[in-house]
Amino acid sequence: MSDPHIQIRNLTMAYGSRVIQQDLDFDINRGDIFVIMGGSGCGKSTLLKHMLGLLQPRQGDILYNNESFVNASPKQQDSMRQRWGITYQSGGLFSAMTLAENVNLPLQLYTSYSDADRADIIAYKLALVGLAGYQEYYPSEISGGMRKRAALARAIALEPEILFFDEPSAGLDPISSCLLDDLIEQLHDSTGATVVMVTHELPSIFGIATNSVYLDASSKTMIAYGDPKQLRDHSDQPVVRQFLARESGSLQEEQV
Ligand SMILES: Nc1ncnc2c1ncn2[C@@H]1O[C@H](COP(=O)(O)OP(=O)(O)OP(=O)(O)O)[C@@H](O)[C@H]1O
Repeated sequence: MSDPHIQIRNLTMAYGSRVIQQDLDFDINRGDIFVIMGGSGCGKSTLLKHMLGLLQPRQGDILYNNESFVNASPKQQDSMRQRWGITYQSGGLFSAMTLAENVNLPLQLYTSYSDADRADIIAYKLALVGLAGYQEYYPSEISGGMRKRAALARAIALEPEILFFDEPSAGLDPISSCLLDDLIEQLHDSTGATVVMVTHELPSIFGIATNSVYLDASSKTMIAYGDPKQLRDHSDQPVVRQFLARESGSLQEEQV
């Protein structure tokens, strides 16, 4: 049975007078690994920024647990945000801080745990992402894949009920990218969090996504919604089938 965790209702997004996407209307169910997909420049990151409250919609609403996020007070929005873990494309770690200090940030901001308890939580979260013992390392001292995992440790510091990822494997080689997908899936399975991910990586889309939406740049709206494997084989939109059936890396997204 469907259990909507996030509801996108009649959403129109624009920069100035330029509409990027309109009439978006879909649900993300609790426990989904949900992928926002589409060709380059169609508005995937813009949608994510609206979901995070970094941009205001031109029209429509975004609801979390049946509560409007768009119309919530800044204080209510802040308390909703505390239930989310966010990792950005660049990782977003503070380079002048050790991994422990990075993971500590949300704990210090939003909890009243003692120093000793926070140290235990930091060690546990780093271990969960395969970085046990790396507390005192600086981001510049570890690999790109490890930095992404450290950012994930920070994102899960507060036991989020939703995890947001913008192009999680951007800049990673295929093996590190696959390991990161495995980790996202493991964390999803062990925490039951809903995962929302912007990606155009087919291995991630077919490997871990349970549901998806396809944003179309030319019609400026969603033209497909559902399990990506089903969409690849049965979508009534040729552009969607083509996007999902392309050989990884062999087709420029602008062509689809
Ligand atoms: N701050 C901004 N001001 C004006 N236009 C913007 C801004 N940010 C993005 N755009 C435009 O909005 C459109 C959608 O951009 P967005 O980054 O959301 O697309 P995307 O699907 O995430 O693209 P990609 O896959 O290439 O990362 C693009 O045409 C982009 O140039």
